[in-house]
Amino acid sequence: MELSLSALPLSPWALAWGALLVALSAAAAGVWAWQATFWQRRGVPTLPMDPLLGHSRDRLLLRVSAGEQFARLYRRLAPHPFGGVFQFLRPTFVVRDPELIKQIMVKDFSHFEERGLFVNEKTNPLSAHLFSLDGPRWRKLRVKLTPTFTSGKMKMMFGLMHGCALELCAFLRDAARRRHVVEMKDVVAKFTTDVIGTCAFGLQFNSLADPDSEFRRMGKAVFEPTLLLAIRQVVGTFIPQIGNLIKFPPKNVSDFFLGAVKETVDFREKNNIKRNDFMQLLIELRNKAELLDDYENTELTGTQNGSVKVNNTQNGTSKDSDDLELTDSLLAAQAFVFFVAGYETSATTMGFALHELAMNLDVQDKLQAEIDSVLSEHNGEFSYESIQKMSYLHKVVEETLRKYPPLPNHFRRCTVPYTIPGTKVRLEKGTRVFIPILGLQMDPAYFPHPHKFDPERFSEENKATRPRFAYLPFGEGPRNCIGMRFGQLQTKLGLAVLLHSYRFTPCDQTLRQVRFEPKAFFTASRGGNWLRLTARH
Ligand code: HEM
Repeated sequence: MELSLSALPLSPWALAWGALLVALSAAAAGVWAWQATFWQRRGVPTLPMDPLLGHSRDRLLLRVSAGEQFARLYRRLAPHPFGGVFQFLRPTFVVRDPELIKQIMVKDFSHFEERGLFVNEKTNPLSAHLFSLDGPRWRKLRVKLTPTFTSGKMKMMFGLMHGCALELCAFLRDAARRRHVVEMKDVVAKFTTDVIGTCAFGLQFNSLADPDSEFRRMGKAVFEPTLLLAIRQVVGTFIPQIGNLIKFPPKNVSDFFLGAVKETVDFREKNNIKRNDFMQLLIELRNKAELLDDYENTELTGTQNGSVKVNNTQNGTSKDSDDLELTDSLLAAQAFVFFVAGYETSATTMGFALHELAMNLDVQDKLQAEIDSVLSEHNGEFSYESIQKMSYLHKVVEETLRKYPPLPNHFRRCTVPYTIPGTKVRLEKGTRVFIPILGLQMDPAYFPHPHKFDPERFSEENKATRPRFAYLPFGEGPRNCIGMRFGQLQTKLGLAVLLHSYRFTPCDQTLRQVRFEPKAFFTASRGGNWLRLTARH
């Protein structure tokens, strides 16, 4: 039988469109096949991958958290010092070797200064904060904001923190008397919210006393592991332009926050109120007061030994920061990031520490013995000095941050073409670089039996046996966590006050094996953190 075009039920137009579609698909397949060889062409070790979803299938399907995703890639790329993967179609350079990490975060920091996050001050004023900003604006802000977290400032804020810790203790008294079961992550998040409220804003958020506290509601609205937050995170990692169409923080949180900061600033200015807190510092910065007089060993370049180079007002740092105008919305954005970064990270750490202490009662006993003994040498009082004396408490917090780093990956963007030392591998400008914190901190090569909770890993002798850059819960170098001292202090104080009064034991709802919540922004356990409480005294 003869087959002619006119015998087919398709018009010539349909055929032309069909042919075009086939040609486009073939071209796309060709481009993708070429892109898939991206890392091979650069001599970078890589892994077999899903032809469509790259190395991120389980993450895209929300089967694993961001920390677990990169911890797996970290393990699969062994024994290479680095490797190349794809997040969807996006090439990402993964660093495994602690020496190379030091090079990137500290020594050659000027090539990797940026995180490459999306900032749009016009449509989303709160996006212009220290964590997201890059380039000269980040540098200038970092210089300006660093004095907020000196140890002198921490000492001054201790009394305010202690007040909140006592409220936390009182809040749990009844539950302990009745040996109740409590979801501790939520309780400690109320405590850290109140600490940030009073230390940073001079406001009583009353999250512990008032179940309807607006700041607690807003804090929850930012971090509640919802599907929308998860989609924003996942899509934002792969295609930032699309991910950022979903506004973060949500509009109601943004409006609330901009309003609260404006009200606080106006009230203080009208009534000439000055407080020793973060808000005061921001107001003074906005009014261009000279604030760079109490710098403490901070500057924005790395040194050969891995530390941050010291600089001070005499050698020009202040000049650099003077020409940044701190507008009202820029001020609010910094207040916002201090609020969100300040409360959730420490609450996460406290929650996981209590979980591990309940699961390891010998560690809890030892810690309680230390707290009792140090307090008896300090007239039974918690003070900045007595907390510093609790060395086992410090180890417990360090070990908690090892197993459960609140931020499980570091990420940087290459800003100047860079050749990996000792190799011919060249990273182009714009390459994304990931440092898998969870992967490193659970690597048995550095931390034998990594699932075991063992604070003694952080004795001076044991620390000396492993590379320093295999443990990075606060980051390293000029872009490390600016609030580290604050976070450590509130975490340790909260834990010490709680453990002095109460004993924490597992209950039926306690998860024997923690599973990470894939939808959460920070490391979080699925199903909460339920523990039984009893009074010690
Ligand atoms: C246990 C508590 C905390 C942990 C584990 C933590 C962890 C981190 C990490 C891993 C980074 C990224 C570092 C890097 O990329 O090298 C970071 C950055 C940051 N953290 Fe924290 N953090 C904590 C507490 C706090 C507190 C209390 C504040 C503020 C009150 C804070 C404010 C910030 C800010 C503003 C940045 C961005 C710094 C910059 O890019 O210059 N953090 N934090």
